[in-house]
Amino acid sequence: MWLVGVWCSVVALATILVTRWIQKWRNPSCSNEGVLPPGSMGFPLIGETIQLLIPSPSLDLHPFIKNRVQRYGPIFRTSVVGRPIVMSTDSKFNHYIITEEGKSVELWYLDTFSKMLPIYGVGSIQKYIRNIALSHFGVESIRERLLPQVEQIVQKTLRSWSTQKSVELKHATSSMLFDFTLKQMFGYDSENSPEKLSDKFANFVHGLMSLPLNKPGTTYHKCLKDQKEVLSMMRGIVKERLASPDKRRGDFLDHAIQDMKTENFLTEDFIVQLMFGILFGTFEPISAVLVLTLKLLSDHPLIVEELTAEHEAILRNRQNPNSSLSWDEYKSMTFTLNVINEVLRLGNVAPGLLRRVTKDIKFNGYTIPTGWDIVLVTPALQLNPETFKDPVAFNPSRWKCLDSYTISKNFMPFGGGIRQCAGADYSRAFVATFLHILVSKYRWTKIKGGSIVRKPILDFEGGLEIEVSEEKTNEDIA
Ligand code: HEM
Repeated sequence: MWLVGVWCSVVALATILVTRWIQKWRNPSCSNEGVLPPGSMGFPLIGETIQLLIPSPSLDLHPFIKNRVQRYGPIFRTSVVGRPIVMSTDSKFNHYIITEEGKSVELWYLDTFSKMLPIYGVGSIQKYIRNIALSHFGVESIRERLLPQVEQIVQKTLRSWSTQKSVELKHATSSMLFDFTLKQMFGYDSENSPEKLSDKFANFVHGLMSLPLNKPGTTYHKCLKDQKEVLSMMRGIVKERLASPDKRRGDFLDHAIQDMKTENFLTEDFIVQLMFGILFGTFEPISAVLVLTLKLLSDHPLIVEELTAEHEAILRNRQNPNSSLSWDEYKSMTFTLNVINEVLRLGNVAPGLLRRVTKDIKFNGYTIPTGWDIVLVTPALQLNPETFKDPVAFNPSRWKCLDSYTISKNFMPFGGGIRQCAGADYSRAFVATFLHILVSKYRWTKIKGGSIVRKPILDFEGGLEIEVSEEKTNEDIA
């Protein structure tokens, strides 16, 4: 009998503890008697992760954010993957947080990302990463070196696509970007490589958003395995270079090896991770932008006409019809750059900027405690109907009327402040060059796919297949 009594007491105690724990979870306390932004913490441990991951078939703001902004206002609290988070769609707050980098906030990435891309979390080394990325992919390099090389790879890629019955764009553009980026970094020669490493890298990227369950047969397990193989190939190249200091090519890898003499943190392993991280930054977002561009263009033939006219005029105005794309020609692509801005605005390839609070933040009567995370929901500003009329419509011409102040306050596809993307100019130049060759030399039609899905990262259900047909000649254009 006494055993039943003890058992009942244990159950009662456990119930009280669990109830208290759930209550504490749902109503987290705030230091210094501050008030947390309104919101809901969802279920213990998983929080509201499942609601955030529910796919939405639209370019519009994900319903998770929309519903909460309606219920709680522009700054609200939630919990995702076990972390207490404040999400903000408030322009003033977002700009304030961007300027607080290194003071009351620091960069934060989801645990899966930080584990797999360790260089992205290291604050003090940020300056170095930024500088080396800018010196190889910044404006000077684009103007002096990269533009004709991008033109060449795009020409080669499109020629090859035109010999195929159909091309799955996400896969094909990712593969082009992988090969090109690694060629820039250390002279990677995809044609003579025994394996199609870009496929392994694509599996790795796909696995990043899967459940982090490292068991044979899971997507995550495959993701880790593929990452290992790509890293191992890169490690082999770094070792080879280190072993032959007399052979120098002046590329990204040589630059990093040279810097090992002055920067203590630059180890062999760090260089491998650095190249891997930059490859990731290039591969995924630019290919997503390219796919979305072609999807939107194939739905808007009049915009293709205007785009084609701009590029054919560039070719007609050329003194030597066979010369390659020049910097001035690139800079003259006003409409193309508006198309790219519009795709970046709608695509929201980076669904938010993530920061961790290192010192309590007070804003509009709310306190965000140390240790909490903040997501600056930049897509909310880019899809705000007060700034961008009919915000989900694809309308590149709207950029003709937007002033630079409105743009700087509401359009942040590449982030802002000291962490602004080091590859922004390169990404724009790559997409513009791709469009230049595509519309002036080829015809293409969508075969199938292209259904948009936000999870909340942009994806295309079933991919997007196109058919690319034969090159237009200079006579066709004249
Ligand atoms: C469409 C293409 C791209 C998009 C939308 C994009 C977006 C972003 C965003 C939003 C950030 C800021 C992250 C934050 O503040 O938390 C960022 C940072 C960064 N991006 Fe990109 N990116 C793109 C392409 C690239 C490319 C091609 C490169 C390399 C060549 C690159 C290299 C970097 C680096 C190094 C940083 C970190 C900068 C720092 O912390 O100082 N990105 N990117």
